[in-house]
Amino acid sequence: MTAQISIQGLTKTFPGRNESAAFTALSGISLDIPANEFVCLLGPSGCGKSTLLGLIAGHEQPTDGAVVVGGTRVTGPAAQRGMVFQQYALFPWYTVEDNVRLGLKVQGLSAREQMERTERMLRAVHLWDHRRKFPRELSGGMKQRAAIARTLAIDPDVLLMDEPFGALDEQTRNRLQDELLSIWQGSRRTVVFVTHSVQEAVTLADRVVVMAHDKGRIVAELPVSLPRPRDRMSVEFVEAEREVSACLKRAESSNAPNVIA
Ligand SMILES: Nc1ncnc2c1ncn2[C@@H]1O[C@H](COP(=O)(O)OP(=O)(O)OP(=O)(O)O)[C@@H](O)[C@H]1O
Repeated sequence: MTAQISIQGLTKTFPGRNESAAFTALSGISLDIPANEFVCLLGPSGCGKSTLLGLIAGHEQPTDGAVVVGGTRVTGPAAQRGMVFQQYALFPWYTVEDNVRLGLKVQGLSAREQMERTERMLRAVHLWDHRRKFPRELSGGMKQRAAIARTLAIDPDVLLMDEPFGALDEQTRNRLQDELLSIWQGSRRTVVFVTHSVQEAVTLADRVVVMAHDKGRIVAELPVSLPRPRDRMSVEFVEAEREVSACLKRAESSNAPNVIA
């Protein structure tokens, strides 16, 4: 199968104040992600997960190599690639409903389509009854659900999520993971999801890609074949967590060997 996202020998060097201060966050990274796959990027802090996501989004330009999405080289942001950040990025002066509808308006949808799609997405994330509230009146979990609804409403082919549940308490986080999965199972998109949490990766992913500090080197690609919904307490789940944790530990040590599963 041809990959929907093809990351080809990707290198990203951030310029410093002078040449010796330049910093290479990613060097020669390659990864193929087929359509409809749910991939989690896992790795120690600072290994380059957000940098890789920003390059797929087109927010950053590679120093070398390329990101190809749907056969086209990424040269900048596009509605086809929707991003959800850890911080909710909602417009504070708009209601929940208007935050979702704004993106659809920008896309040129008719008023009727804007209303229908906004309602469908807000119902999917259980915020329809809160649609007239402003972001300051919402809990952290509700704000993140609104941000997800806003991105999903645009109907992107690729959903890029940078630790979207990182700031939430465990219970809210588990609930939102389940909600995200049920939306994803209803209308599959390709998802690239950055997380620090082994449990989150095993809950969500078809495949966990483990990156190391060493210029974002990919040390493991671990398929998670547990059936969904996944029981976080089951023996099989705990076994998968153990396997992913062991890889992450290897990634945290600088001389990690390549263990591509
Ligand atoms: N704009 C920038 N200029 C210079 N260096 C940067 C820039 N953005 C990121 N970096 C550096 O690149 C490296 C990778 O950062 P990145 O944010 O991608 O890591 P991460 O794996 O997402 O980390 P975390 O898990 O802590 O969010 C870090 O050392 C960071 O300091």
